[in-house]
Amino acid sequence: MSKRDWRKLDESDVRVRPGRGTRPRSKRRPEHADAETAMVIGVDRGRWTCAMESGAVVTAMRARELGRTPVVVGDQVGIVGDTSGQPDTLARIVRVEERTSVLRRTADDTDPFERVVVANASQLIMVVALADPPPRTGFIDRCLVAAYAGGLEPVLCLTKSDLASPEELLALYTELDVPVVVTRSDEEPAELRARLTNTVSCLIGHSGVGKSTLVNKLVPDANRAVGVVSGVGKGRHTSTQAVALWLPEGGWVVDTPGIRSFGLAHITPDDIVKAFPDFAEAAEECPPGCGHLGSPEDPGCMLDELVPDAPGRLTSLRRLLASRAGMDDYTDGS
Ligand SMILES: Nc1nc2c(ncn2[C@@H]2O[C@H](COP(=O)(O)OP(=O)(O)OP(=O)(O)O)[C@@H](O)[C@H]2O)c(=O)[nH]1
Ligand SMILES: [Zn+2]
Repeated sequence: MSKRDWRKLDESDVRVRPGRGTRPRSKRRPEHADAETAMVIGVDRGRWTCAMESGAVVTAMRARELGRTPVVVGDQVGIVGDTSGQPDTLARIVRVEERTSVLRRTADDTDPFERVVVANASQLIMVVALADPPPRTGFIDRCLVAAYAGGLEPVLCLTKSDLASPEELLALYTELDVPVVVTRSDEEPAELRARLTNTVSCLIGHSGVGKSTLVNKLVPDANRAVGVVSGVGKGRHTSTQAVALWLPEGGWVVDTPGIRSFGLAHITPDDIVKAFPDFAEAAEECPPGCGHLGSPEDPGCMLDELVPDAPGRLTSLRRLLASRAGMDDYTDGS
């Protein structure tokens, strides 16, 4: 089978395809009525690698008419031109569908803007080691905020369970109903694999937590796939880019090497509270601009009036809100 075909199996074996079911409609320019739909699986220096529904992997440029419209990994796009996926062909992206979720990376020294790095992922898998390196709850909390605000379901993946027990960490997140999977490298990640199947999921984690170990188990040809995406060479420049890898069972896992945390600067307390239906209604009655932290910071916060079924849940929510409020103190390593 051709190297430029993202599927190894017969087409009839593939149950998931990019954008299945929930693809939003967009205005179509008449001359592009014949555009084919694809999912962006890699971006490199003005070239987008796209997986066609046919299974072909196509290199595309952005049509002039799109201007500087951002096109990121996970985007559903319409493509015209040569979509055969043959070497040395170049197709054109003529439209970008509305996104169902967004993850922004933080601004940094090289780029003062938060930018969307992954679109349309339904889950954010936070990969955290139980030891070596020790877990950092600040990192988890910020990921949770980014996930809730961006429209992804957060999932906590605790690695290296051969080294330490997950109990203590679990206690912190049960109130928020964050799903948890526990893994160790000497066992198959069956539960995680089941969670990922037929979804687009984004993996985030600090260096050394065992993310590559997991990706290599989930995507047996991950290294080769990264090579395909880079197009030319397997240079270092690809290692900091998000890249979507096709799962043999169906679905996509987006690896985000070099992206250690996500941008929170534009997230409001309301964005976070909206992700919690049991609090969202009461919060609508809060004074304008309420940060929902409760008194003394936010006198009049209606969440104080609630008697939640689980009081610890409000405490947990407020811990998240506080982590957002304290984001100015945020450093990548914390
Ligand atoms: N004891 C133990 N060690 C593990 C486990 N998973 C990974 N490791 C080890 O932890 C180290 C880091 O694993 P990687 O998979 O490279 O971690 P990573 O998160 O990809 O880190 P970067 O490659 O730096 O981004 C390696 O020495 C692995 O062998 C585990 O479940 N248990
Ligand atoms: Zn409030």
